Parts: sequence; structure tokens; C-alpha cells
Amino acid sequence: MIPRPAARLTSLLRFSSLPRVSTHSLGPPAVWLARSASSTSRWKQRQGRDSFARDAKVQGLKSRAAFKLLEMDAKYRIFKGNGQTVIDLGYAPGSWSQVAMERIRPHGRVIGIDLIPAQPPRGVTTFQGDFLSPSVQAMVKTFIIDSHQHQSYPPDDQDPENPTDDVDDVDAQDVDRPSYIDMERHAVPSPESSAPTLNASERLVDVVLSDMSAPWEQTSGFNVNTLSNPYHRLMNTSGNAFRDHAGSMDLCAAALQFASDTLKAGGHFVCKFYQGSEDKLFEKKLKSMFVKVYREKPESSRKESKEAYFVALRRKGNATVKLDP
Ligand SMILES: C[S@@+](CC[C@H](N)C(=O)[O-])C[C@H]1O[C@@H](n2cnc3c(N)ncnc32)[C@H](O)[C@@H]1O
Repeated sequence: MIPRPAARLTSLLRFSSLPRVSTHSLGPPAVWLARSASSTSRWKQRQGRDSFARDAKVQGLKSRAAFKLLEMDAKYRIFKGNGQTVIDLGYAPGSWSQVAMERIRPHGRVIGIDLIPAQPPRGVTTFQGDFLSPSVQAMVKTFIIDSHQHQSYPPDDQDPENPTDDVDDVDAQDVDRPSYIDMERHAVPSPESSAPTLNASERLVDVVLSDMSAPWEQTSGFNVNTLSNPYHRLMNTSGNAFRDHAGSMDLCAAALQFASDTLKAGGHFVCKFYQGSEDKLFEKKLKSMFVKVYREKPESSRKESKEAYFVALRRKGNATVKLDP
């Protein structure tokens, strides 16, 4: 039985966020307006009835998705504690990153990647870009290696539970990284932009998480100009089960290829998918690379959704996968 979220998450309450407001909005295309109003009220009604959504709000978590990861972590011990490196693919709005950060603080690091701009949770380093793009993957890999070489921890005599005020002023790590526009410039695959192949000693990641799901057309939230919860502006399923399944398998494949290149021996991998005909083949690939592989449908995942998760534990030392590009 999963402990009540409120009991387990009191320490996450300290995560508060100041909304960063964008100054312009183009507004909705006229054709979406009618659907937008009704789907917004349906969404609001559903959220109102949803105890996980309410708990998330009360506890300062960026979305109800946090509880899925908390359930899986309670069952499988995905995080081993202080100092780990966690990659959070499809991090926005950031509740999985909040959970991961809480588990691996004070010396761990969480690196989030998402298609859409979002205000990163405190202490999380983020990139905006399409993770299916080899140039984005290459940039993240290079960042992991470079930042590992330059990693600096606070002095030992500083109490990690009570960091000094100046640490509190920093919302997200200030890293020297290319802008989104720089990334887009390299979006056309070229030999230089393809992801570098890493040798075993350059595999520095402890956990790869992927909650990516393909954003569908915007149907609500056109009047929301804040980055603090961009999630509400996207639907993450198309309503077409095969399309959702096929899209999710592409995202899973990209996440697994990245895990194959970056995860340490013994590292863990968690990946969302929409159930369908191709998931067995993907599970087989996972079993070739990890000691244990489980399918999970967390209690907090909506019953009516075909969404589920693979939890793959303990990467085998020399096992790699090569997936079709
Ligand atoms: C369900 S949300 C993730 C919620 C998140 N785990 C949390 O706890 O806040 C799925 C996210 O995947 C992102 N996504 C989908 N396809 C992507 C891609 N190709 N590259 C990067 N992010 C992607 C979407 O933009 C969306 O923000």
C-alpha cells in the first residue's frame, strides 16, 4: 500500500515558485475557441474531483504526475540518495524533477529536457528542445560530461539542511549553455550534430526518467501567459490510441538509446508508454539491457488512460542497445 502522499511529502512543501509572466499572447485560432471553452471546463471539473491534483496543489508540487513517480520510487527504490545524477526527459512542468531533486539532495543534480519552455524547479538544470533531435541529445551528453568535470560541492562545513541565504536566491543553476535559437540552428542533422558515442567511463548517469508524451494541438489555456504551469496548455494524447502508442514508442526508443549511451552499470530507467502492439518488442530490448524489468500502472495514473510505465532496474555492465534511428 502506498503511504498517503500528504504524509510522505511534507518536505516538498518548501518548493515554491514565482510565476514568470510572458508579456504577449497571440490568442487562440478562431476554429479552436468553441472546443477550448468546453474542454477547459471538463478539465477543471475533473481536476476538482481529483484528490491527487488537490494534494499536488497543497504540497507545492507542479503537477499530480509527481505521485506516479513517488509510487514507483516507494516500490522499487529508484533513487539511491545524495549525489546522484538524474536525467528527466519531458520534465515540464517539473513535478518529477521536484521529487528527484528531493531524493538526491544536496549534492545530486537533475537535468531536465522539454520541448516547451517552463520555469525550472529550484536547483534543476533544464534545456528546451526536441529530444528526438540528435543535436539536442548530443548537447545534453556534452553538458553531462563537461559539468561532471567542473562539479563543485559546497564546503563540507556548510549544513546542507540550512543553506545560506545566497543559495536561496538562485532559482536554477546558471549554466553556460547555448540558447534555444542556437539549438534550432543546428536542428538539421549533420555529422557534427549527431550524438557522440560515449565509452563506459563516460557513463555518468544514475537514473534516466522519461515521462515524455507527444503534445497535441492546444485546446485550452490560451489566456494563460505564465511559464509556471505550461503543462495546462497542452493535451498529451490525441484520442487516437494507435497514434498515441506509436508516438510513445518513438519517444521510448530515443530515451532508451540515450540510457544505453549514458547510464552507469547498475543504473535505473523509467519510461512512460501507451500500451499497444509494439510494447512487447520494446520490453524485450529492455530485458537485454537490465536485470529486472517491470510494467507499472501507478494508482495515480488515470484508469481510463492506456498510459503505463516500464521500470527497468540495474543496467547490466556491458549491455547496450542499438535502436533504429
Ligand atoms: C506528461 S508531461 C511530463 C510531466 C512531468 N513528468 C512532470 O512531472 O511535471 C510530458 C512532457 O513531455 C514533453 N515532450 C514530449 N515530446 C517531447 C520531445 N520530443 N522532446 C522533449 N520533450 C517532449 C512535453 O512537452 C510535455 O511537457
